[in-house]
Amino acid sequence: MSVRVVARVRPLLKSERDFDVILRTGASTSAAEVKSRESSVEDRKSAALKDRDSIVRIPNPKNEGEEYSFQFNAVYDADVTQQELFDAEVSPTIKHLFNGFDVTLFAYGVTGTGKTHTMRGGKSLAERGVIPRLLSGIYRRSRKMEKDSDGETSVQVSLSYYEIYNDKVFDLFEPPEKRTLAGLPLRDNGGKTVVCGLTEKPCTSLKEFESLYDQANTNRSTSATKLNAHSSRSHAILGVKITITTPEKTRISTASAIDLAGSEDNRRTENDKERMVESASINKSLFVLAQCVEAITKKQARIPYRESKMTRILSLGQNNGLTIMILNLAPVRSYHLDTLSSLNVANRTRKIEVREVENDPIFKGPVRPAMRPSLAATRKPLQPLTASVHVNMPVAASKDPAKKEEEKPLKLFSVYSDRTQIKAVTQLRKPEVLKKSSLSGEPHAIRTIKPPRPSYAPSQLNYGDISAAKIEEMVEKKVEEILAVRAMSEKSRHTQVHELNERLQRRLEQLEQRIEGTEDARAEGLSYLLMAKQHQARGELSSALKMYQLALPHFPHNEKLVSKIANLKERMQGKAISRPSMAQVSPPEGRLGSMLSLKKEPTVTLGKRQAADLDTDMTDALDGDDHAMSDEDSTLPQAKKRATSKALECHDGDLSALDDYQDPAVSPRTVRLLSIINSRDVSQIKLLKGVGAKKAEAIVDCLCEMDETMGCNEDSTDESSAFQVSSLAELSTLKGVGIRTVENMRNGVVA
Ligand SMILES: Nc1ncnc2c1ncn2[C@@H]1O[C@H](COP(=O)(O)OP(=O)(O)OP(=O)(O)O)[C@@H](O)[C@H]1O
Repeated sequence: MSVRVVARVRPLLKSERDFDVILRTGASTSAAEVKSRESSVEDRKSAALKDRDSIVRIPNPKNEGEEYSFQFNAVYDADVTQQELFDAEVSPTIKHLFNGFDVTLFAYGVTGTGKTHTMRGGKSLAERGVIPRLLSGIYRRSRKMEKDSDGETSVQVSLSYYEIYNDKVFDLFEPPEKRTLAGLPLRDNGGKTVVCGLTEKPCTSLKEFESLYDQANTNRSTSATKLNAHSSRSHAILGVKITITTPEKTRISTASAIDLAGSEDNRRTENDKERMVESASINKSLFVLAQCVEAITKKQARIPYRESKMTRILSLGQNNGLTIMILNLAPVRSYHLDTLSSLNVANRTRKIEVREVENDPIFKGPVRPAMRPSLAATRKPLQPLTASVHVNMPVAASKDPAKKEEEKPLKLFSVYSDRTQIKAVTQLRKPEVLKKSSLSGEPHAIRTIKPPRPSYAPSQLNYGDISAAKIEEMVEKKVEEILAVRAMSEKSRHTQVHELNERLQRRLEQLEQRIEGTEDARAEGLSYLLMAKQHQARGELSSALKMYQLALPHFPHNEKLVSKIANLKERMQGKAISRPSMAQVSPPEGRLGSMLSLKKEPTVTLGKRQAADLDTDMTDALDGDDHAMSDEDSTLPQAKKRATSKALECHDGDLSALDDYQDPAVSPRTVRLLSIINSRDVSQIKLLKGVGAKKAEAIVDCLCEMDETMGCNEDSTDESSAFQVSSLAELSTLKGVGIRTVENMRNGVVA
């Protein structure tokens, strides 16, 4: 059977005026007719209950002369009391609840149209809404059942109450401070969506219910908006679980009463930021609900239940049992478009088929064969419940108008008796062609009105087979699982790639650091060696020794360096040097000191490239400087040392070049550069790269000073008696010439 949809139009509020009313209910009534008919209170009451034709009329917003009509299972106008609504719509469901059917009641509508008033109602007895009346009816029936069975049957009632606020589920029986940020999770349990970790409170009396319900409602998220001073900002779901235990079996059924939050047009609400977030969430879930309704009625393959928690829980069209939608409407113009939109959703909802299946009882004693597969063959629809007052049902056409009022309405719900019937009755309904939304401006509603369909048609389900909905659910579940696995593996692949990248990056950085460190260390070591040479050249043996020792950690396994240190130590201990080398000549204080500057100490912060380039140069620079290290070394003429044409084979860490005698690795370029410098020819020197005339003159001046200092005769033509720059290191110590200049000069030389 289909979802039962009933409309309830609320009365005008104090702020609303008569002439703003645009909604009309009734068969063929014009506004004037309504007025004349509703001349007295009595007339109005009877009109509400007896002459209700289940049609709501509303003008086309684009053309007031045109009117749309929407037909529902029942329409209750502003004068219908809480009691009347309950008696007509909800009271009959209690019986089915006790027969094992689940019942879902939900109020739907724009904000401020009376949903909470309908479901919860006011404090006074007359104003009590559907929910307290339902509980009252349940307890009354429970007592009767227990009494009639002489205590053999017992009925337990327990409650759960929760809200869906901003698409998160919160237990209303728990104080707000106990809420977690994420709310309670949902789980699929045998086709039903259940909320995990929800409090279930046994509740034995109406009084107890009222106190629990009132307390829980204080936890509900409500706020004042421009359209409603006590606007519900959440969907509230009350679950009433009834467990009936007889000596043979236990049967559980649940009544769900849902007070949905109202959709709202934020151009009208003037909501602040927080209210807007709530509003967006409310509107989204209601939009999803509308989409679900549309998808179901259009028999689409995919119903977007899972796109909001509310639709997942409501599971419209998937839940078994009876479902009643109460469409709350405000009659005034300010709600015009919203009302039209609600009417359209409700109109579609009316076409949703709900499986009318009662819950399986749990039998005591030995296991019995499952009942469900044989249900279709053994059950038949009950006869309409003539005792029930379903005023909304179409009244069969009667020839005698006087008799019309006496005729009982047809029963609304199709239920099954347990009487054996061989023939399985099925009703296959033709899919109805949906008309375009009236909001699209296309008048349709009047044409869409169809004679009310008898709603007591038996279920079209064959219980022996898996239903289409079940298959759909299974497929959806499977697809979700596959997508989840895919998402997980995709995620883990991304994570792995990311981790690998990070590891590679780290490794690369480490390698770079190592290389940099090695090169820096090497450059530093070379600097110490250079400085050692310079000190040694000046005869500052202790400083030279110190520099060699500082260089040693950078070339720890170099035997030659170790032996140099040992030699130097010996020499310092007083070993005679047969002939002072030129480099050992200490210049007079204040003269050579100014010429051989140490101010440009090689620094440990040399760049990678510099360090590498300097490598060869440094070893070159150290070439021949070691002649002062031993007596033997010093006896050999420098020219000879320099004349070596040994190939440039200076490997990293190879300090063999320190010893010219053994491995005089002097490059032809260095030899050429030194010969240009030692020529003292300014015209040639200035052509060296990075030098220029001024610097060339300064270099020549410096060399001449050296000659003077060393007592060389200026006029002498004997070149060998003049001061000779014997290495790049020595060259770099000349005033105004640094390592970089030496490097430049050398690079510019064509060997
Ligand atoms: N049938 C009715 N009889 C008398 N007053 C009503 C009726 N329906 C609604 N009202 C009044 O209209 C106002 C708005 O009703 P209510 O708060 O129930 O709206 P709502 O649809 O629940 O709004 P929201 O979605 O914002 O929570 C209230 O003051 C309520 O008392």
